[in-house]
Amino acid sequence: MASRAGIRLTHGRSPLLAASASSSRPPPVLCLRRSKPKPYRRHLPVPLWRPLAPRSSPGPSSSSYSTGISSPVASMSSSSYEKELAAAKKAASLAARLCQTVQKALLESDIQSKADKSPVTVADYGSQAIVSLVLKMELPSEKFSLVAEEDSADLQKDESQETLKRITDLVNDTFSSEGTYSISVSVEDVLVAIDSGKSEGGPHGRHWVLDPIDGTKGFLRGDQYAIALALLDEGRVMLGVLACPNLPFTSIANLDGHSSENQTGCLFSAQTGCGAYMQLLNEPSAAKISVCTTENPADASFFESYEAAHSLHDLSGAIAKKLGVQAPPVRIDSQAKYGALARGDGAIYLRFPHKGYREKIWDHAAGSIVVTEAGGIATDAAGNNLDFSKGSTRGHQRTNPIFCIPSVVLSNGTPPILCQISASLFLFTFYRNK
Ligand SMILES: Nc1ncnc2c1ncn2[C@@H]1O[C@H](COP(=O)(O)OS(=O)(=O)O)[C@@H](OP(=O)(O)O)[C@H]1O
Ligand SMILES: [Mg+2]
Repeated sequence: MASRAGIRLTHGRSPLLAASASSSRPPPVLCLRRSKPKPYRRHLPVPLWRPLAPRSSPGPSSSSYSTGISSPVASMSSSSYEKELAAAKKAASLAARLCQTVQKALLESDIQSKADKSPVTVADYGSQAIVSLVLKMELPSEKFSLVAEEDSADLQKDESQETLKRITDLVNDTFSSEGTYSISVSVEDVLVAIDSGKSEGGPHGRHWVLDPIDGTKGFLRGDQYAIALALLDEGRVMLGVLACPNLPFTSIANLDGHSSENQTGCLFSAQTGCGAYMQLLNEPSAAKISVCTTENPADASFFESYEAAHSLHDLSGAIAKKLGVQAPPVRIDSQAKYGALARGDGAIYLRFPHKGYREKIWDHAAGSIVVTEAGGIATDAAGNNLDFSKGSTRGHQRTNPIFCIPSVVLSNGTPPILCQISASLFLFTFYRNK
């Protein structure tokens, strides 16, 4: 089947997507009966919070997230990744603590510019060092491979020595303020820890995948960002953790990443076959979460990148309109979108990077398992599963994209929405590439 913009239309894993995309007749965008549009509401109605059992096997019995009150997880089921998940949660939580410290009193000298002109801060480096150190301490007997966003090349320059000292102090202060680890690291230890993230990943063995600050621009604005950590085993994401220090604990639907709730800081976690969970950062109690159950696009709200440079807002807006979505887009940075989707704040995440952009595995690995374990679907625009087995796509010179472009994440796999999105995507990719 011919492809447009690199999208293989017939190879989709979802029969619905493939069926509508490969039809020679006009896609059935308007063939589904739509209920009368409802008035715009700032808050989702209560029924949308109703828990939906994940498609995968149920996890431990616990109450579902509903109104912001969490209830204890009974006990995590005996999975082979339990130890790794506990280590990942510790690492991401501690890294979040360092990021929060930096964000509260950000210095001009804390921000630098990478070769691709994107910003990087002492918190990105500090977070990566902490995650690397904690994983190694918690899992000493395991072969360690980490695919992570940052490296220490810029920090090794003479003019960066003050910055490196600041990062080292932040790492030590974070460890001592938390109290679990009585260690003190040197600048050399920090450089080694950061550069442990140079693994290439790939289809074999186990690889940790880390974005130490996903959404650095959001972090600098004081908005959303996430520490995103996942474990790949034989090319598949087996667990994922998202620490979102600025994400309100209650719904952000239609609120552009903000809410009146003053409790903020969420830790999302998921492991394959065990469901997805959310807890307040630094609180032990977790509650099972589920994607929203709406089948009617008029009731659905959709998420997209805050940055117009990261995703084509016009295109997603046009698709949303075609679908009959009434609510304005919720634009937030980072994989906090995946976390918010997983707990049902919205129904759809549309993502259309500009032509030529190659997605990085650390920008989607953790988020995608959180959404899928919450009962959602994360695919590219052709309905293919996201492929995390082809390496990192590090930098811009690599040629192994993990997704077709554009990519799209659907949180709710119920047929009406899936079918309509599929049809709309087909139309829009067709017109976009004409
Ligand atoms: N050029 C380009 N095109 C599309 N998407 C891009 C691009 N550069 C970065 N990203 C996405 O930016 C988000 C966070 O990336 P980073 O952790 O590198 O931080 S930064 O905000 O870009 O500084 C994260 O997604 P969103 O926050 O959803 O936009 C990345 O996947
Ligand atoms: Mg980053």
